[in-house]
Amino acid sequence: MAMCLAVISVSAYIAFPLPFTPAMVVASTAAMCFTAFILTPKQTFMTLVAYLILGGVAGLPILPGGTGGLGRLFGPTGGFYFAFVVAYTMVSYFKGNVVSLKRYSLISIIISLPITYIGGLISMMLVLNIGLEAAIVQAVLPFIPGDVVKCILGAFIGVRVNRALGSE
Ligand SMILES: O=C(O)CCCC[C@@H]1SC[C@@H]2NC(=O)N[C@@H]21
Repeated sequence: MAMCLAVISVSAYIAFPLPFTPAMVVASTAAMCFTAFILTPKQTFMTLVAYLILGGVAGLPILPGGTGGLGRLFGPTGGFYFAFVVAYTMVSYFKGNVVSLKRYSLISIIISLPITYIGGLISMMLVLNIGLEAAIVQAVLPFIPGDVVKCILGAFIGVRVNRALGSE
């Protein structure tokens, strides 16, 4: 768990802003993805809650772009953070016992992306006071291709680690 938390925190420094949205493109979702495949659902939940407490409440600079603080959790992109906890705990729950790149990739794309986007949509609509269409443009559409790639990357690492640990 500590190792996954460390990787998620370090990967948060691989992030860059886009001019038309407050949400950054982040690498940490790939790290959360393989966390879900390596750990149990309970461990995944605890790792992500610890990440939000350390980055959001304690203000350590481990949220995307080396940021931290409650302002991130309750700002326009805050919904993404809360959604991460639900999304990746569910990915871990539904990963099953078969270690397969195809299965892991599909599970992460089908489960994590919609939940994450719903969280981001809600916070953007509430905090920025914008409509659903504008929120979709800022919270969902620009991220889909990269997020699919990150799901596959997270699945790939999850498969390799699980096979190395002999968990199949
Ligand atoms: O910028 C932030 O403070 C929030 C980080 C969350 C960014 C979301 S996660 C889903 C989508 N994919 C990305 O690469 N960025 C957004």
